[in-house]
Amino acid sequence: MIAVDSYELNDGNSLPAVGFGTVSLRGDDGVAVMRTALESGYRLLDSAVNYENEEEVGQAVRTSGVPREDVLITTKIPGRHHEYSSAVESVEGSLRRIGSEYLDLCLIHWPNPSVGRYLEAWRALVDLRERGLVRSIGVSNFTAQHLRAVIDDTGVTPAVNQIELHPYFPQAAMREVDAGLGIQTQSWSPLGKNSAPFGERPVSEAAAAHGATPAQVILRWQLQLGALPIPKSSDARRQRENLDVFGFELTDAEVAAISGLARDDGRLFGGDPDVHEEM
Ligand SMILES: NC(=O)C1=CN([C@@H]2O[C@H](COP(=O)(O)OP(=O)(O)OC[C@H]3O[C@@H](n4cnc5c(N)ncnc54)[C@H](OP(=O)(O)O)[C@@H]3O)[C@@H](O)[C@H]2O)C=CC1
Ligand SMILES: O=C(O)C(=O)[C@@H](O)[C@H](O)C(=O)CO
Repeated sequence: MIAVDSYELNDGNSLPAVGFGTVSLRGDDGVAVMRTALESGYRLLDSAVNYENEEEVGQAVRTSGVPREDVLITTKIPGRHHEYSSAVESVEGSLRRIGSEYLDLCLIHWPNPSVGRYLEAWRALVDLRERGLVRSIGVSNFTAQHLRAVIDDTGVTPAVNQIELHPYFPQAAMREVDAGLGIQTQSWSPLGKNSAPFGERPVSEAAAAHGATPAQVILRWQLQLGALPIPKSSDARRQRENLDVFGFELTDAEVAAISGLARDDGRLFGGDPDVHEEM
């Protein structure tokens, strides 16, 4: 089994360097895929209320043979539950569906500025952490302005900001904002989902130089940027490949060349958190 590095958060808890994305993994097949991920060595499963697979996450952990306390489970509060009591109920519902007494990490999924109630969801998360129902609290798809608003309102800094981050969209400015505030950046769609830049020259050249696959190079690049990726794969071999990224190091020039693949229109589906809404 592959041993995965871990990173300390601003609340003293830790996150594995590479987690496992679970979007679209549902039903018995979804449970089986998550279980192979746990057998391969993943110790972080990234779910969300909107993925409609929290039962499957709980079942995968319970049937994996890995003790619950050795696995971290992330879920996310959707936009329709930002009102304070609705956010509390959302987390309580997640706990029931997962079948756990606590969440390791809970994020506000999107800021949904048109709803204008993400501050209430954040206050709820602060209180849920006090009650011991959530160990670490964070946000997803937050910009500098959203981060400042929640910190100014509560004095509590999110532990994590999970944002879109891949070679076509390396998020240099947001990484700097997160780092400046002591927030750990986590990368969603770290491989670029269905538009993986595996054939791009900086990626293929680094892969050849290090005897690695293009996916491993991209995930290693993420780590060297200080961002923690959560790749998803339904295939056991690719799951192991994506976890096996601790045996080589990219040069500064290789990191810079991959970052140079950034495009102005690099977002996967136009998910600009200032305007994109997900309920
Ligand atoms: N907070 C947010 O708003 C968001 C969070 N997320 C989270 O991020 C996770 C990861 O993002 P996701 O969108 O799934 O995309 P990824 O960037 O993880 O890419 C997944 C795709 O890449 C393929 N793939 C995986 N590994 C390899 C490999 N080694 N070689 C070749 N192809 C590979 C997979 O195919 P196959 O399965 O066949 O291997 C799948 O088609 C999600 O599952 C979810 O948990 C995602 C979007 C938004
Ligand atoms: O997967 C997630 O966490 C999402 O937020 C997705 O809904 C993502 O935004 C997407 O795939 C939209 O097409």
